[in-house]
Amino acid sequence: MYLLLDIGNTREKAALVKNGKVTPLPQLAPENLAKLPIKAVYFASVTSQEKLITLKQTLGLAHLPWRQVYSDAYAYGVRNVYQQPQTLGVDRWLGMLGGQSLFPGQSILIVDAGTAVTLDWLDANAQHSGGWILPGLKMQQQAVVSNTAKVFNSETFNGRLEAGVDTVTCLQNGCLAAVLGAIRLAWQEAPCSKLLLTGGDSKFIKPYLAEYPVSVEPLLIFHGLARYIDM
Ligand SMILES: Nc1ncnc2c1ncn2[C@@H]1O[C@H](COP(=O)(O)OP(=O)(O)O)[C@@H](O)[C@H]1O
Ligand SMILES: CC(C)(COP(=O)(O)O)[C@@H](O)C(=O)NCCC(=O)O
Ligand SMILES: [K+]
Repeated sequence: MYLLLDIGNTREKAALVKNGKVTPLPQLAPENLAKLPIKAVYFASVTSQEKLITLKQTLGLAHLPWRQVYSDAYAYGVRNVYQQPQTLGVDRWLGMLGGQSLFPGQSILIVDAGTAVTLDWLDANAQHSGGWILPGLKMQQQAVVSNTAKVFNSETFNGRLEAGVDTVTCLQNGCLAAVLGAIRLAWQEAPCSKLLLTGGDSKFIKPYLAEYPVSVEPLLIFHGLARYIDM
């Protein structure tokens, strides 16, 4: 059994791989991990080295091999368009590797709605043709609130694609519209066979994508990461 970690800018996500099957591990706590026959940790990180060191210490798995995965120019049939391939966020890279393994031979628009929202186009030959990075749903709202005197927000997000009627609904609906607008525009620019959605804010976005061939894949990054396991 292997532990997979996707260390994002907001939080870490974990999954287990056993006999090639990926299952989520919602509670990443040392007491849960200690009971498991984990052989190695495969991880990808877009966060700081400090956060990584702290995580390693707190999980109590320092005795195991830790294998860090990085973006590359080419791996498992997928080709990165970046001139400096390692500068592509490894979560984006793994999203493409995961997408290609789930839907081989199909063109895919991959949307990761996390701290930042990323969009990446992967053609039917698994060639990355590029993407977009924009502020995530929460980051957009925080940016507006912190740079204005009179815009405020509420704790819970309840954004809808309709006109807001007060400050909070105008802000939340506006930020949701910005993300959905980017997705629709991306599709308009270069439609694909699949729209793959992942990331913590997927649930807010998915209801508005009914007219697209959309799949929500909460484990997408892990499907990419699992390809690196050498058994
Ligand atoms: N338990 C949670 N903790 C933090 N953010 C969450 C949680 N559940 C959903 N979210 C939402 O998910 C977003 C972060 O998505 P995620 O994919 O975890 O990001 P990252 O990979 O950048 O760490 C936040 O903007 C927040 O709105
Ligand atoms: C764009 C990102 C911040 C998204 O990370 P996330 O929101 O999932 O934490 C991450 O993929 C990243 O740090 N990318 C490096 C720059 C690039 O992809 O070109
Ligand atoms: K992510």
